[in-house]
Amino acid sequence: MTSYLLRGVSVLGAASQDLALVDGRISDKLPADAEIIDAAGLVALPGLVDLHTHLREPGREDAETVETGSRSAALGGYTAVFAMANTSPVADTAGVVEQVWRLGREAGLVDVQPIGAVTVGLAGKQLAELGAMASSAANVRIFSDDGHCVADPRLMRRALEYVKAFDGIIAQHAEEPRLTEGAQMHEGEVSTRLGLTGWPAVAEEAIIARDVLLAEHVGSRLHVCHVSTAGSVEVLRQAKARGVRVTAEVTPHHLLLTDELAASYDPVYKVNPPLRTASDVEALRAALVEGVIDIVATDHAPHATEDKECEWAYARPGMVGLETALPVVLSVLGDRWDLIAERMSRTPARIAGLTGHGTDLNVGDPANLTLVDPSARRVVDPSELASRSRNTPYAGTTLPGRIVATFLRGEPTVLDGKAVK
Ligand SMILES: NC(=O)N[C@@H](CC(=O)O)C(=O)O
Ligand SMILES: [Zn+2]
Repeated sequence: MTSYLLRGVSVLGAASQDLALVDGRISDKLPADAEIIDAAGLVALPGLVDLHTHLREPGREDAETVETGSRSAALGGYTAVFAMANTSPVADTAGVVEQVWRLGREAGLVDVQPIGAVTVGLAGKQLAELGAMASSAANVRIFSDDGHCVADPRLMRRALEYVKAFDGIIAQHAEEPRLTEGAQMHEGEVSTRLGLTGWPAVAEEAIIARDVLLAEHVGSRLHVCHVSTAGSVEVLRQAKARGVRVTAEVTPHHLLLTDELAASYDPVYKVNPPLRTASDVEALRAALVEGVIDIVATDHAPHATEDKECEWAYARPGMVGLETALPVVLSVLGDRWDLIAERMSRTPARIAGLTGHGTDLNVGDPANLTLVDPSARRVVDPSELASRSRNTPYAGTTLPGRIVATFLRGEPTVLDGKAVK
């Protein structure tokens, strides 16, 4: 196994140093035959960890596969991603989660950890085989019907109770379906002006409020997917103050984009939950800095061209995000490297119980890390994405930061900004 010497690298923004990667770990020995990488001006971060990725395999390999999604993740600086269960067939059995896990190992670009469905077929009627998925080779600890809300409170309670036995987590896509029927975008001034049916903020906030009470009652762990409104932040703030075991994520796009973009009727801006108002964006940013929102998760949602390049009403919701997440977060938080490492690597790894990722990059830690050039700027070109899908809302946008290299257990998955395999 090749050893690497990262010469002159800045670990999390600290003064430059040499960092040796030997036998898959960070080492204080400098082997004579190490391959030297000039890392002057580059910042090393622990490899990013994404708790919300849609890889589309099995079922929609035309939009993404475990391999193409893994490559997209590595190019974005990720070393671990959690694959959502809304595949076809749904990842609601040990068989399917093991298949996804095995495909991830075969691709070997990031650690792919399957998320299991909460209910059979995501139908919200009957609990899936949570225990079988937990005790499978995929070792599932996070369960989600993402794309759908577990709307039935009794079922949500049972799911929280069930996973408590093995300290599992229910990750909720918080959307009261009766309040979002026919919804096309955020409900507010812009939707009124455009004449599109609105998705009101309260549809998210009501479910989060209910679920934190259920999680508190059961004493179990709740994770809230893609928080998008200022009101949700307040519900989470109160729950956390009471000691409820709840964590929450925000996507890069909800930290940057607003519902005004829907005025273009370009379906690339259609996403669930929808882009909200500027004051929501402001509240989400503040909550992320403060820690009321624990992490950034991409909600990377690749879609085939025919599902996106059509009329707004017929387009599928979702945006690709793995390759632009860190640049977007850099544009929002600036070079607060420790905060970025906390929100995009350490805390997601801690929430998921994922060892070896999200470390402080100390001697002896597994060499899961990414090198970023903070001074570079890049114009996003959809045709250059490694994802099999092109639905990025940042086409033509200049974003700061370039991911130069990513290492998974000491092996490069990305070098010179290019995927190694
Ligand atoms: N976010 C989206 O707009 N779409 C996701 C589902 C989801 O995360 O809700 C998808 O699977 O396409
Ligand atoms: Zn969702």
